[in-house]
Amino acid sequence: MKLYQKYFAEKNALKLAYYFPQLKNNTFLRAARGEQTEHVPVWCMRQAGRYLPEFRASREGKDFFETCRSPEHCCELTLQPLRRFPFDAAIIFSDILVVPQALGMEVQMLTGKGPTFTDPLKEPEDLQRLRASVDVNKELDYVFRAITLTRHKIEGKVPLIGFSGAPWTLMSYMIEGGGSNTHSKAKRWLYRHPESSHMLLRMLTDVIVEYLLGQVAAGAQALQLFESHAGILGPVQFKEFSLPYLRDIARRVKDKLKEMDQDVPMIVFAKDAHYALEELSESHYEVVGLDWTIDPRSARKRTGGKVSLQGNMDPCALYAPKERISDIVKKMLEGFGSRGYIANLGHGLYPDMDPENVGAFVEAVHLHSKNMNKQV
Ligand SMILES: Cc1c2[nH]c(c1CCC(=O)O)Cc1[nH]c(c(CCC(=O)O)c1C)Cc1[nH]c(c(CCC(=O)O)c1C)Cc1[nH]c(c(C)c1CCC(=O)O)C2
Repeated sequence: MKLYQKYFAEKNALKLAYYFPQLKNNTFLRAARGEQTEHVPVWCMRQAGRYLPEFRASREGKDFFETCRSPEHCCELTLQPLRRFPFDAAIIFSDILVVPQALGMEVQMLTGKGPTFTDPLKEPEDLQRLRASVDVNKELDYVFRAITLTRHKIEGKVPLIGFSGAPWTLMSYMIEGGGSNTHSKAKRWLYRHPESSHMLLRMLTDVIVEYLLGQVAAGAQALQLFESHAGILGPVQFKEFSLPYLRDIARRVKDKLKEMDQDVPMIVFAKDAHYALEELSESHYEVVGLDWTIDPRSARKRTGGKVSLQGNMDPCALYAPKERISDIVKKMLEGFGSRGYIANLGHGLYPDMDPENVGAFVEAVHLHSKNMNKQV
């Protein structure tokens, strides 16, 4: 057991605080808790990614999941965007599909095709192929080591976010075997095999809870759940197959962290689940992440101050000239207000985006939010 994990297990909050370098910029954590900050904190989904030439150079010729298994590489890729831009948070370089791998499935990242499962789940009997009990500390130890290393190397500059895919999104990958427009194979399970679907979602939930707690024990200072395939579900199926598991994860992680005297904000990002905004704001998450299809003012109204909000500029707005990006950011900030708000994109950065425009986005968030704060 590593020193930090020992202190964590002993619930020794005082020693825990001294183990890692002291945090210098806590605007992201304060905004997550709904506090007023001097500027609105900002980070980008997929900020460690192919739009950066140094990322492409580091990844060149290396297998994607091999890279995920190397703590040194993950640490380097996580830190790269921070060397260029004054982001207020870092997200650990990894992938949501490490969880299906921990359950015993084989996944490869194929160039031009994306994630590809060798042998996807086809029928409920295939659930027997999955590990009935997963030793998360063994199977996902490489992620924990990457987090601990990065938390040291980041030198307290900004907080480090850990993450997991949410159960439905992982289930859909495990059945589709890769990307899909219709998700019809996975949705077929929901209509045809609801009990087996719930069984799989419960298995995933149990592993995700352990995985997130392990990430905090390794040094993660916030956690984000990615329900990237929420939009393919309608409100009825979301309520049955996604929301209860999202709630269960937050409640179980929080109960455990409370025992440890740990306060780690949790973010839920359910892409295209505009129909469930009210429910998501009552799901035990401090922050609800939004895609760009939701109007900031209406999101504030519908969540009624119960949560902080994160998002939601259309990533494609980064193709606009810099002055236009600045105007778009200003309007977005006016819509959300500067309190209890974390600026981000409504989804991840694309590989062909210009790093300079990412820099313009970050700068505009800081500049306009500081000006807004001066006026009140
Ligand atoms: C659905 C999903 C995946 N992975 C993830 C999601 C949820 C977020 C979302 O909705 O996009 C989450 C993820 N994937 C990655 C991160 C790292 C942190 C960060 O955001 O910077 C995070 C948080 C790295 C990655 N994960 C991946 C890349 C690009 C491939 C590479 O680096 O070689 C990165 C930087 C690969 C990946 N991994 C996945 C896909 C669909 C792809 C794209 C495949 C392609 O475009 O070729 C599965």
